[in-house]
Amino acid sequence: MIRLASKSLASNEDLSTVTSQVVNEKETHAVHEGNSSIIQLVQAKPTVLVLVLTFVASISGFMFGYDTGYISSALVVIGTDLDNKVLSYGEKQFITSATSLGALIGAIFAGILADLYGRKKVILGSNVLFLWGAAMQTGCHTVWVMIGGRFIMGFGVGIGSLIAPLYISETAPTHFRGRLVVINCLSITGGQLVAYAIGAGVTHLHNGWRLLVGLSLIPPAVQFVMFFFLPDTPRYLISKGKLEEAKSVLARTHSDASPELIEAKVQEMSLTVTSMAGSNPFVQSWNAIKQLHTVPSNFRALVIGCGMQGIQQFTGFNSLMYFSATIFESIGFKDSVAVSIIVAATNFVFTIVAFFIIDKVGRRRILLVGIPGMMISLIVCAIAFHFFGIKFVDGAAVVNHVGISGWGIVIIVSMICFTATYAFSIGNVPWQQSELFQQDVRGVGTAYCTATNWAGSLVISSTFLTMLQKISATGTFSFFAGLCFVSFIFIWFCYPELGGLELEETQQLLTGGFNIKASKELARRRKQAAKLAKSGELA
Ligand SMILES: O[C@H]1[C@H](O)[C@@H](O)[C@H](O)[C@@H](O)[C@H]1O
Repeated sequence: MIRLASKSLASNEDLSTVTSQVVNEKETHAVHEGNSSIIQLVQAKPTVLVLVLTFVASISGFMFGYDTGYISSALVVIGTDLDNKVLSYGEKQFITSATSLGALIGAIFAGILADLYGRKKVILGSNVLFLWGAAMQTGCHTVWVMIGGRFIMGFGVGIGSLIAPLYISETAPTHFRGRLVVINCLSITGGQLVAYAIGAGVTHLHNGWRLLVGLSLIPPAVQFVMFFFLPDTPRYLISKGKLEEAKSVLARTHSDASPELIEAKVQEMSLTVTSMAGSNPFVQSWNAIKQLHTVPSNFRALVIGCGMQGIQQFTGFNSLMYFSATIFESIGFKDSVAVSIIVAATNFVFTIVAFFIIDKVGRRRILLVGIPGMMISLIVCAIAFHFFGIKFVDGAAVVNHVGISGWGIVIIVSMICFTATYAFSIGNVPWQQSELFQQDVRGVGTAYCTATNWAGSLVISSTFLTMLQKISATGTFSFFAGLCFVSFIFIWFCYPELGGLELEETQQLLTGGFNIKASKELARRRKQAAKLAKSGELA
């Protein structure tokens, strides 16, 4: 029978020995005995149900992308439709950031609610908020109703941004977890691309912005209806003692898994998957928060998770997402909205690249290649801005020549390279955050990380234009390049390779240190075992 990893960690053995031992035992069993073992579950192919669950959950990602993406064009098209006057700069900023603020608050509560009431119910609740917020905006005639609608929609965005990757990673077979979570990221970047494209299309339509916003009613309605018929995750069900339901979901999400194997898996999960102790939801949440800060492995997970989300936002990508049209306009492009679609398209295409490499190459390696790529692109961009000769004054750009110069082209190319290297690395790895936390603190832990993401997004979107004015474009992009350098150091020392590990194993890895070396060794052995198992299957 399977020897459980958690048992082998009862003593204070050196982690690298332990992890190797766990791998050896499981793999030896799997490869040489060739019958039911955990490695079979690790490598199980996604069933049709897993794919359906992933795609339906990823609708949350699409809404995240669409709702953050449509606002830049909507603001241009709104004209005097609200309060019969042109929107002031402050009002525009307020309308834009209301969603980020709502998302920040929504993310904080989503984690706690997900642990208490289940992932499925919280997703259904987020749909109601999406519909409510979108309906308010579509029919509104005043600035304040628009802001209110964006704020309510923001709650839905924040909740969805946390629950979708959590739900996917808890239902996915281990070997495919990374890729399946990237499908949610693809939906985010795809949603942004679609919003940019439709936005460009409705620019000249009367009330076109209402159509743009109104379309966002469709995805949450579809997700609500479909989720009604889908199950909650096995890990959540086990934490609530619903073992039979959990077995049924596991059997339907892992191809060719025998009843004995499912039984063993449920037993293994039951050891680590527990609900937080406490007599009521508030005490339970408080206990989870305490555990997160006082148990060293949980705290390490928190440092990594929040660190990753912070790096994703503070290295400045969203400044391009929100303001690329403004930048391209200032360097001389006439159809700047169309040109900025290139940024959204690059982001989408390189997220597809991530989909293919994340489980094969590993999260750590793609970060260690992607971040230096971003840094070099930003340095080139900063140099190009210096020679281009541009000054941002009071939100407008003063250029000392007419038209696009060679340096203008260098700026665009470097921005595209920055986007590409961002998109296949830090653009999506932080969303693998659920794999860092053990079940009883997963909801609260991922809430911290997601809130860090939205806080970063809020800071960048509300300070970028001011930075251009105060410290120049060269200064701004050099600052982001400097942050890339610091991020590289952080990842080098603190981010272990988590690809191929069972969710329950990550905790053991983070016991006693960040264990970078052990994690790399474990990942290597896992790959080797997978190859062996495959060749055994073929023979
Ligand atoms: O992973 C996503 C993606 O990279 C989006 O393009 C970006 O706008 C979000 O802020 C980020 O969380």
